[in-house]
Amino acid sequence: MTTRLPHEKGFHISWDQIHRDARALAWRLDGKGPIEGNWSAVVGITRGGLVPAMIMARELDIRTVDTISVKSYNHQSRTEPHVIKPPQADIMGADGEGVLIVDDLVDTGRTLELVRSLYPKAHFATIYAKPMGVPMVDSYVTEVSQDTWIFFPWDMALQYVQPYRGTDA
Ligand SMILES: O=P(O)(O)OC[C@H]1O[C@H](OP(=O)(O)OP(=O)(O)O)[C@H](O)[C@@H]1O
Ligand SMILES: Nc1nc2[nH]cnc2c(=O)[nH]1
Ligand SMILES: [Mg+2]
Repeated sequence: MTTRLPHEKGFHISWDQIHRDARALAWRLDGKGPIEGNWSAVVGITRGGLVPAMIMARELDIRTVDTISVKSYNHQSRTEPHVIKPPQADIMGADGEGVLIVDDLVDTGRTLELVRSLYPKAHFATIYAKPMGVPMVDSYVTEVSQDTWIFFPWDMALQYVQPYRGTDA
């Protein structure tokens, strides 16, 4: 089934902003892993989780980085999430304990619900969160309202905008 979501507002994120926010999340999780404070690996949920996962792995000095590919949306229409590519089994262990699973945002929470069912003991971190998805995420930086669509820098380009006061009559 495909659902069209009403998005009243747009929240536009720059490269600089997501870099700062991913660093803030890494700072918060530094030393909080279950193995003497360490995390064993960072796993990014593709595609949106790749940029935050890379920044966090860099900040936390984690070289074991993998991906899980979950597809949930076609443009702004939601479809049933499904795993296209799993991470390496020996990185995840039996239940994901010690692994930091990172995504750019949680919206309805259905992507994380699916990944959580596979790796229940992993730590789930997103940069942005909408209220419906908050119960599915362990750590996040900024909450936005459910009717907001978040635009990421990789989906945008610099463009001319008209001044508020037009010059031509
Ligand atoms: O909480 P949910 O309602 O499940 O939505 C959140 C997911 O939706 C987006 O991914 P998408 O499936 O659009 O794929 P992409 O990361 O490849 O853009 C986003 O990057 C999250 O992974
Ligand atoms: N870019 C983007 N992808 C999403 N997937 C689910 N919600 C969103 C959102 O607000 N922005
Ligand atoms: Mg995604």
